[in-house]
Amino acid sequence: MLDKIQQQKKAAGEYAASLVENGMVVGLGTGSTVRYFVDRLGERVANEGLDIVGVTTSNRTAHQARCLGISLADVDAVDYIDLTVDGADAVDPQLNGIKGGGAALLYEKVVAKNSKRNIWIVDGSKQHAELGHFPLPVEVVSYGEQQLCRLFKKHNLNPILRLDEDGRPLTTDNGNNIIDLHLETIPFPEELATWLSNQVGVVEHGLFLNVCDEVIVGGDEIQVLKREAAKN
Ligand SMILES: O=C[C@H](O)[C@H](O)[C@H](O)COP(=O)(O)O
Repeated sequence: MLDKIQQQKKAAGEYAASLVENGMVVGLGTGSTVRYFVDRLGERVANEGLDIVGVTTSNRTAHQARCLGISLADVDAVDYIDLTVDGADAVDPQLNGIKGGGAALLYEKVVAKNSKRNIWIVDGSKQHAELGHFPLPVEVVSYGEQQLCRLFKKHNLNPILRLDEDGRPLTTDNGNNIIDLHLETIPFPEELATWLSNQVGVVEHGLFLNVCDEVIVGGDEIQVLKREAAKN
């Protein structure tokens, strides 16, 4: 029996899977919500002969998709991605968000930037009036990461190097590490994003601004929030 949050994740994932059409190149995000989406896509491939090519954002998702018989292509082997479905850790009313709770932010951003349409699937707990509530992941090269931590501390960004279950610095699929910034709020996300991108040793950050076109919030009734509507 799934708890309420899992039910919402499943509902959002399955709804998003119903939007995928024959012939599409589909970006497959990462995380516990996307897992439901990919499961349902796998069912559609097996039962309906849905003909799609997936572009994955992590080794975990690639493994799941392969096990389900979903054909995959490298991001560089396709002209573009028709639709990417991904999760999010926090979403604000303008459909900006924080991603990378599962350490997949770099490949997720590459796939999102090469997608015609980006949909995020979330449970209700991910919606916030402002970003910052969820720690902001920053992917960094390991060489000099303590120097970056000191710099972030100096700027009151409350950095904590993310550790794996063995207490060692967590390594991303790309061989980097993650520093989480524990911020109460992010009043100026654009400025923070630009500042972070300008720091030597930062590979990517988890602020996804003006990326998402639609958010699907799972629940007894599915809510679909669209960027155009959010702008007005
Ligand atoms: O790095 C991980 C991704 O950004 C996930 O999409 C995000 O953390 C949401 O994951 P979940 O659906 O498990 O809450």
